[in-house]
Amino acid sequence: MNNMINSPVIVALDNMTLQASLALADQLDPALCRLKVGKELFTRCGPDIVKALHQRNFEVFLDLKFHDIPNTTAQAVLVAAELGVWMVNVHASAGLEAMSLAKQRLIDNNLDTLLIAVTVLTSMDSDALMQTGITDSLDVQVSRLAQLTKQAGLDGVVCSAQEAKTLKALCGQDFKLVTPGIRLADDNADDQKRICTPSQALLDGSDYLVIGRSITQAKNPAEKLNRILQSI
Ligand SMILES: O=c1ccn([C@@H]2O[C@H](COP(=O)(O)O)[C@@H](O)[C@H]2O)c(=O)[nH]1
Repeated sequence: MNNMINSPVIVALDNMTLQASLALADQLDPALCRLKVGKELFTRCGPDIVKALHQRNFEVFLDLKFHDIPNTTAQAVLVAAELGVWMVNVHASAGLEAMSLAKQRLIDNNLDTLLIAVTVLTSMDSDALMQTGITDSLDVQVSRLAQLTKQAGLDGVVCSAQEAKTLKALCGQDFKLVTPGIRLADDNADDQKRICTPSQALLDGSDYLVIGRSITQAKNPAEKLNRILQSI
């Protein structure tokens, strides 16, 4: 495994077959980015995709966003971590007990996989949040779930880079902020609502930038990744 990587970029492998995702991985340098396997690719390929990316020396964020009762969440996190991935995640709204148990299960099994929790999806704005019955503002809800995640002993959260400044102040420098919804100024926002540029995200305190379509749908993904790395 590549333990020397200091790039903040995590490329999201979405909208792809096994062959296409491996062809993309083969164009990218594991010293310049990590890769994210989400629900779509994992449902399509299973653990074999993780193995294939590990063989290519990539660190993998397995983004399955578990959200279930505490025992089921903890067991799913354990089995995911046993694949040797760098990072796994749950939804913070699964609650304190589910998150604490999941973290404890990793510790009991001597697994150092990072465990983070999703606060409010970056595809949601305040109207979408309100439709789910949450009447507090988006910022209040994100901060509340981040604090709950920290209380449960997790390593950090998924949030928008728009919340990074606030969450670093609230949860401390060591609490990892993993931020999707990253777009260059000339990119399409697609279904993302709370977006930010790579450089602004890092300035505001993001630790890791999750970037999917901006790179994967570029004519030359490796060149786009380099352009992004140069911009930061
Ligand atoms: O709040 C969240 C949590 C996860 N994601 C995931 O990140 C990528 C973003 O892809 P783009 O193509 O750059 O929009 C995608 O895999 C999501 O499942 C997120 O966007 N927001």
